Amino acid sequence: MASTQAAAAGTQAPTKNPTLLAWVARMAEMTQPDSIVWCDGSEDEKKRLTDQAVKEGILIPLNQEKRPGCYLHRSNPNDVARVEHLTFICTPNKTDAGPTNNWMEPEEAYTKLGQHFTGSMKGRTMYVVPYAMGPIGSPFTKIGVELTDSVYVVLNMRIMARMGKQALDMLGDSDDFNRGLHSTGDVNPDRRYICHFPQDNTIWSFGSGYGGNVLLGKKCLALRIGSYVGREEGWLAEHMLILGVTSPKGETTYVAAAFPSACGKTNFAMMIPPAEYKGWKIETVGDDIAWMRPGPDGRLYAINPEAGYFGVVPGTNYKTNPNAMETIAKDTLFTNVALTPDGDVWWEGKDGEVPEELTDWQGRPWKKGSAEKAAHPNSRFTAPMSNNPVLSSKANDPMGVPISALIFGGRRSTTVPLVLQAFNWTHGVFLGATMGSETTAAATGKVGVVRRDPMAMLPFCGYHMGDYLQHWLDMQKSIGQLPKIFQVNWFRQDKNGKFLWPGFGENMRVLEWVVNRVHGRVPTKETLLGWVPRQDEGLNLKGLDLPADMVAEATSIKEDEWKTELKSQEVFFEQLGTKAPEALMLQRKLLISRLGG
Ligand SMILES: Nc1nc2c(ncn2[C@@H]2O[C@H](COP(=O)(O)OP(=O)(O)OP(=O)(O)O)[C@@H](O)[C@H]2O)c(=O)[nH]1
Ligand SMILES: O=C([O-])CC(=O)C(=O)O
Ligand SMILES: [Mn+2]
Repeated sequence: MASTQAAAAGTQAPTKNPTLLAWVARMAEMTQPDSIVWCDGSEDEKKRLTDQAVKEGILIPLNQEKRPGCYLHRSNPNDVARVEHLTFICTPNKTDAGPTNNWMEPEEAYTKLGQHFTGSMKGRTMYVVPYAMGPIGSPFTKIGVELTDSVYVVLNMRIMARMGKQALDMLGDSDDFNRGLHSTGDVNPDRRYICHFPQDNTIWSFGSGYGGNVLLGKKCLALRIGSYVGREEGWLAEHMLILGVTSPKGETTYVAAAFPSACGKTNFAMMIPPAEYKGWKIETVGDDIAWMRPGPDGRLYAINPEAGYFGVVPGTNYKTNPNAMETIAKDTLFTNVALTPDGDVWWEGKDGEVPEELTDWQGRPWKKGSAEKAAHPNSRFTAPMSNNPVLSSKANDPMGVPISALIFGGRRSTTVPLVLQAFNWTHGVFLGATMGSETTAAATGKVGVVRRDPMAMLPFCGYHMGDYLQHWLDMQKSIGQLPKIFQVNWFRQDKNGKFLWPGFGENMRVLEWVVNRVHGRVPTKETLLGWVPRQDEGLNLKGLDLPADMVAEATSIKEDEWKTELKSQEVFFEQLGTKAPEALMLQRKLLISRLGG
C-alpha cells in the first residue's frame, strides 16, 4: 500500500475489514481518483451530494412546491437503456455462460477493462458504496460494495438498496461481499462493458451511467450473480414482482410474477382493484426482483432484495397506476423525462392536457404535436419503496413471505391466452421456459420483435440457461408445498392493434381466479395448454364494460398459431443442445401430441 490512493483508502475508512480495505486500495491504485469518499447513507450525505450534483449540472432541481425532494437527470443520448450486447458473463469455461449470454474469458476481461479503468477516475472522486440486498440481518441478504465515480449512481443506490453504515455493520470483518467497480468513463458506446465474474463475486462496469448497467445491486448482483449463487446454495433469484392479495375475509395470498422488462411488473405489484372488488387489498412486497428459498415449514419464501423502485415512467398516470403516481410525488429522481416551463416533469401518457411547450429529455425545446417523443420511452423514476401507499408491512420482513402462486407473463399481441394454470410444477417450468415476449425500450435494439425469454431471465441469467431450467425442475424436491404455476398475457391485440384486455386494475379479475385456484375453490376447463377459467364459474367480469367477443378473443387458443409457436420454441431448445432438460423435452412432446402431432 505505497500509493497515496491506498493510504487514503485506509485513513478515512469507517471499517477495519482487511479484505475490503485491501480491495478498495487496489482499485484506487488502478483508477487513480483524486479522493475517496466512504458513503454512510446519512441524510447529511444525501444533502451534500445532491447539492454537489445540482452545482455540477448532473441533477436539475424540480419545482419543490409541486415535487418536493425531486430532481431530473438527463443521461447521454447514447446511454438510455441496458446494453445486452455489451453485457458479459466471464466464467473460465464458455459453456458455463451458455449460448444465451455473451462470454469473455475472465483474464481477458480483467485485462481489457483494466486498461479502460486505469486512470479513469483521475480528477474525480471514488465513492465507496456499501449496500445490502435484502433486509438488514435477514438470512437471505447479500452485501455488495460498489466503487463508483458517479454521484448519480450513489444517489440512486441510496434509494434502491439499504446503503451505507447499516450494510457495512452487517458485513463486519467478513470477506463475503460482492466487489463492484464502476466508472462512467467518457460514455463512449465503443468502450462500454458490463462484465460479471460469478466465480469472483465481482462486477466491472465501464462506460455507462444508466440504470441496470450501473446500479450494480440490481440486475448485475441481484439477478446475474444472484442466480449463479442461488444455484449453488439451492435458492432462486428471479425477475419477479411480489404482491400480497387480501380478500374481504382477511385471507392473504402471496404471489410472485415474472414479466420481462417493461411488461407490467411494477403496475401489477401496485394495482388498485376495480370498484367491484370492495374490501380487497393489494400490497406490494417488491416490483422487480424476488429471492426465493424453501422455509422451515416447507413453503417457498420470498424477499424483495431492493429498497426502491426503478420504474418505467411513460404510461404512468392516475388511471393506470395511481399508487405509482403517489410514490413519485416526492423524493424521486427522474431520468430522461421532459421538463415543463414551471419546473415539473412530463411524459407521454401523463394525466391531463399535453403542454404546449416543454423541454424534451435531451434538453431541447419541444412543441405540442412534435413527431418526437418529449420523454424517452425508457425514461425512469427512482423512488423509495417507503413512498408506496400500498407497501406491504412484510416488505422489510427478514423471513420474507410464503409464495402460493408463481405467474409467468410476456408481451404477446397474438397466440398466448389471457390466463391458464399449469398441470403441475414440471409443466409450469415448461410454461416459464417457453415464454416469449415482444422486445421493449428497456434494452437497446429493435422494439416489438418476439424473442424467447425464459422466465423473463434471458438477459439476467448468470449461467447456462439449460442448467438454470434444470435448477428450476430440481427445486421441486426441496419445496414441500409447491406454489401453483400460471401463465398470463395482458397484451393480446385485435386486428387493429387494440389491446383486447383492459389490463391494469382489471387484472384483479385474473388474480382473483389465480387465488381461487390456489385455494382449490373454482373448477376449470382443461385445454391443450393447461387449465383455463370456465365460461360459468370462471373469471368475474361483473361491471366490466367489455364486449363478450373481446373476452373470448383474449382467452382463445388457436391451433395454427400454436404450431408456429412450437417451431419458435424448438429453435430455442435446440440452442441449449444437450443441456435442454429432458423433462421439458417430454413436456414439449406431450404438447405436440395434444396438438395432434
Ligand atoms: N396494455 C397494458 N399495458 C400495461 C399493463 N401493465 C403495464 N402496462 C404498460 O407496460 C409498460 C411497462 O409497465 P411496468 O409495470 O413499468 O413494467 P415492468 O415489468 O415493471 O418494467 P421494468 O421496470 O423494465 O422491469 C408501461 O408502459 C405500462 O403502462 C397492462 O395490464 N396492460
Ligand atoms: O435495468 C434497467 O435498466 C431497468 C430495468 O429494470 C429493466 O430493464 O428491467
Ligand atoms: Mn418495473
